[in-house]
Amino acid sequence: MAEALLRRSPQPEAEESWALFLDFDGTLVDIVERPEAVFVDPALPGILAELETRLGGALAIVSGRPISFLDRRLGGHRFDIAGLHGLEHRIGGQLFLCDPDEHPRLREMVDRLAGVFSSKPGILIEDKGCSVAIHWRLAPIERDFVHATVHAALEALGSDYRVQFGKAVAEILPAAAGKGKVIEKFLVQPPYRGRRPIFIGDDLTDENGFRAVNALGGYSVRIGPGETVARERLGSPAELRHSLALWAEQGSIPFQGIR
Ligand SMILES: O=P(O)(O)OC[C@H]1O[C@H](O[C@H]2O[C@H](CO)[C@@H](O)[C@H](O)[C@H]2O)[C@H](O)[C@@H](O)[C@@H]1O
Repeated sequence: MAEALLRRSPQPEAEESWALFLDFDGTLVDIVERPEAVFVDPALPGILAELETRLGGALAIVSGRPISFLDRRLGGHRFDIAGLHGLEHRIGGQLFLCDPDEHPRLREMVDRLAGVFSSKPGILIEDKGCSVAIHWRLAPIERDFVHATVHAALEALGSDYRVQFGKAVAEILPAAAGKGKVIEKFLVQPPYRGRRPIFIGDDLTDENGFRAVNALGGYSVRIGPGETVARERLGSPAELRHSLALWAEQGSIPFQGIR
């Protein structure tokens, strides 16, 4: 199917006008049971580095994960990147981090949540400093309990914080965070400035990014099933990796709707 989506001839001049933004979990890598068990195809960092060159540097990873985690998993190459749903980012080697000390109420809440969920086997708390994700993939029966607890936590925290739901996860994070906003931030800086964005993601958190790139005249691709505002869909991370490899090798942009 990926090959069927390939354009017939390479269009290097078209590549120069695009900026590519890629989500990580469920997009570049398959979803697995535990966050730390995620597997990165060893060929992936090289493919992304090749694409980055083709795109004149206009390629960035946009994820809910911390940048430090993504850097470790993506080998030695320091890609432009946004972590924690845009709360931190790195562009052209310049790093902008979120300081957990600026979120004392959230830090206190993380400790309280750890206490509440300590009696619930299978619930994983992923403390990311400026946000906290509560995973129920290993204990789906606890989904409603997690929802209720997160909503109560948000009431206590007030409007400076919000919840971001994802795949068997609820994440509490500063209200200002959002993938759409950080994509817009990249797009006013070189080498992204003046280019049309492509954003590829798989999840509820990515819908916000899809909306932003659609509004900017860009192109959005959703990986896997689910309601979406994205313009196009690919079946799986494996299919996307294959398409990206062909793009890197042959210079053919692998999306039907791109003109
Ligand atoms: O923005 P993303 O790069 O898609 O990150 C979103 C969240 O992904 C991770 O959780 C998800 O993937 C896990 C590993 O496959 C899976 O076990 C979990 O159920 C999924 O929700 C990550 O752990 C979160 O921090 C990210 O926010």
